[in-house]
Amino acid sequence: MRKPALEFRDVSFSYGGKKPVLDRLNMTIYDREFITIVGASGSGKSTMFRLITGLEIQSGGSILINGETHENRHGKVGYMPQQDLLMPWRTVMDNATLPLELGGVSKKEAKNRILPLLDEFGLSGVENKYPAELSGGMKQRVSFLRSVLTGSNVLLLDEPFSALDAITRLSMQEWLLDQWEKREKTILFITHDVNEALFLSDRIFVFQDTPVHTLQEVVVPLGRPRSLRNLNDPAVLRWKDELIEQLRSGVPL
Ligand SMILES: Nc1ncnc2c1ncn2[C@@H]1O[C@H](COP(=O)(O)OP(=O)(O)OP(=O)(O)O)[C@@H](O)[C@H]1O
Repeated sequence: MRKPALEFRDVSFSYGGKKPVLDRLNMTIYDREFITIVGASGSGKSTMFRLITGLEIQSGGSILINGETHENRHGKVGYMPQQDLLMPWRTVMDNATLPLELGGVSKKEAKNRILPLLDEFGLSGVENKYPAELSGGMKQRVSFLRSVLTGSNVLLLDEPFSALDAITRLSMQEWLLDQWEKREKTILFITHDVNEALFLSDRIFVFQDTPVHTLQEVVVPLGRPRSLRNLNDPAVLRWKDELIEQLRSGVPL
């Protein structure tokens, strides 16, 4: 039986006394799934991530990570926010060691754990550079490395590739799928790009109503491994048009 990695049970949330963002939302994401979340700006996607990471606390219901609720969810999942949070005054290596050091690992031990990963993350030879000296794709790979180093099986990626040029973005998507498979992670990925959602994910969750009470769910009709060429299959193209239309009109799928 598939094991749930993340569950929302009747979760409600509003910022201060404002209009609710989530209203008794239920959701289950299974171990090693790749889920993308799409929806209009302001519909509550990043808020969902802030709730999962414990940056915000739900006003009702419960959030389970690997089957357990936690008094304090900080550090229980890996989180890559929209803006890379690399510290400009720290080198790539010193940025990468940060989550381990915060978890009580010595700097020397942290470096020893990171060194063998640099090659796979396309960062060999740049470990002593500062973030300002890196390309956009490299910065995102350092951020991703940091979220992987939290050690959690659940990773939340909030529009990680939106600032990249089209070619870099495509190669980062392929690279991410490789990493997801190799590292056996469960990924939640926010995007505004329907092609990206179709290429990457097993299921797409569409945020439509505000407050979000139910998620419209789309099972992506593509097997794995997949290639970008699969997105040009006539059946997928028809399907994509329909998805875009639904997103525009806000009509339930
Ligand atoms: N810190 C905050 N304080 C008060 N309201 C907030 C805060 N952050 C977000 N909101 C409000 O909560 C709602 C959901 O915002 P959220 O950032 O989750 O949307 P989103 O779907 O991630 O949008 P985008 O696609 O533009 O990133 C919006 O109405 C927003 O104005």
